[in-house]
Amino acid sequence: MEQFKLFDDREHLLLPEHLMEYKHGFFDRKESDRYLNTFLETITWQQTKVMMYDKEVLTPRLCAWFGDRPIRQDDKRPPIPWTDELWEIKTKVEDYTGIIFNGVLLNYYRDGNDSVAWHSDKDTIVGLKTEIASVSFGQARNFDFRNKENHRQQYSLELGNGSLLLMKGDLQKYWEHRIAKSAVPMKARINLTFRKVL
Ligand SMILES: O=C(O)CCC(=O)C(=O)O
Ligand SMILES: [Fe+2]
Repeated sequence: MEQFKLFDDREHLLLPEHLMEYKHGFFDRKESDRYLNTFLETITWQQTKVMMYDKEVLTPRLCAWFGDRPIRQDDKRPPIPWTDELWEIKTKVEDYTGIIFNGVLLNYYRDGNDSVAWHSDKDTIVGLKTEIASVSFGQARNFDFRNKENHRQQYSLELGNGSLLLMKGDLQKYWEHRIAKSAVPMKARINLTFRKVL
């Protein structure tokens, strides 16, 4: 995959290729728009509740999980089988990365108020480095990541329509990521993270 530059106020650096690989336009504009519209129209979106300072709040985005098994071992809901489009995308991502995935989490950010807070994605297979392939359709949004030990070490990468980001190595161990809310009006974006779950 190609290298590219990341910027912040003071410095720039090359994307650490052992942690992330970014492919702009992995899907072309037409395919990307078609996938976005299909998912907007056909997916049964869920808004989950999370505990925040002892209060139940709704997550500021909509989600859906598809795959061969539940997203977590304690999740009693049966997984939703792959749709044709999701299978098509999964196959293309697997062919390109050489990695096999067994589930995908979809996140739907309706506008600039939708977001995901700082977090890292858990190791799902003990002993293996977490490899997650992230595909984005629709509105370009900034993907911020920061070092867990030094929050000032923070970078941002714009994930464009039809892009592919492969997160790998120790990224989840040492870095957190988020999609921040935006004061600038934003249109719909759907992100797919292909994962390997037990
Ligand atoms: O929307 C994105 O690009 C990131 C989503 C994410 O971090 C997650 O689903 O764990
Ligand atoms: Fe994540």
